[in-house]
Amino acid sequence: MLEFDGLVKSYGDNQVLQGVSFSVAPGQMFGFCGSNGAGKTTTMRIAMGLARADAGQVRWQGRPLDDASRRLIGYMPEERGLYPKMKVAEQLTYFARLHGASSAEATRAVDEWTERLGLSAKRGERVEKLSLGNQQRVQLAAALVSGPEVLILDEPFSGLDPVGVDSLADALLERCRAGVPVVFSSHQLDLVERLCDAVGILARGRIVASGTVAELRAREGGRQLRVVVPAAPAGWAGGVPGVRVVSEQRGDTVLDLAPDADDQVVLAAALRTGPVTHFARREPSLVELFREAVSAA
Ligand SMILES: Nc1ncnc2c1ncn2[C@@H]1O[C@H](COP(=O)(O)OP(=O)(O)OP(=O)(O)O)[C@@H](O)[C@H]1O
Repeated sequence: MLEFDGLVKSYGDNQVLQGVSFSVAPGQMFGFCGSNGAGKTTTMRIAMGLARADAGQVRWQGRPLDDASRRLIGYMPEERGLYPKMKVAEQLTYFARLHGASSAEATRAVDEWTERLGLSAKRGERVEKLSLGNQQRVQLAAALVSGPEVLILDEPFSGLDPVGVDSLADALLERCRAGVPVVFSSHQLDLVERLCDAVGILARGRIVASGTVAELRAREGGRQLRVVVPAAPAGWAGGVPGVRVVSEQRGDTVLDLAPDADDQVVLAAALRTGPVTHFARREPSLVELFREAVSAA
């Protein structure tokens, strides 16, 4: 288990982390979300020993991370860290060797990951000559070539084209299935929703919501209804008890239900206005759950 336990960190008066705790099990993909400046990078930098926590610790397999155990982690830093003048394959071989791979293992891993991340044709090119998206792919390959036990990736998907997103997603899912815990930060919540077994939302210095997307939805109570009555006059739901109209467009209405509201009363009211072609609970997207969690007082 990878455990972030009670991390506290201030920069001067800026209390960035105020007790950040979450765990990632082997084989779990954890999406680390939060507004700009929420402290995601700071949390990951603390794990990697690049920033010092005022309190709390990060543990892997029950032991606080130290320089030796950090060598088992594939890390992709936000600031990126490639040598611009080095050629792609040379550079990746260097990173693999730095993490203890033999020369033969390093060559094999570099061939594999450049292939999988669509970089085969770029192996002999200098990093500085590559497009930003391809530099990003090299950075990802650098985190993966050493066969890490844990992956901590700071916004790995930003700047990738859809094919790059798919190849990275496949690679991460495959690593997860092999038992690696994966933590990645992202603002691309559709991707997080699609890929992650668990999500943590960081706000006000703490994890304010965490769990599977289904659990986050259940906590929200599934209180929304979508009702489509093509012939209904505008404002038909306005007078229904326990209902708040979230949106209404040409007979397609989304409603917030109060906890004690009866959806059958809503259905009866809808039917009085015309034939109902759709009537169902509506699942909030991760974007909506995120907005709710981040805006709560
Ligand atoms: N070295 C530093 N010195 C002073 N303040 C810092 C330093 N590093 C980060 N901060 C502050 O800590 C806060 C959290 O920043 P951090 O980069 O961890 O957020 P983030 O969640 O990764 O944001 P983003 O989504 O924009 O990348 C910000 O207010 C930032 O200004």
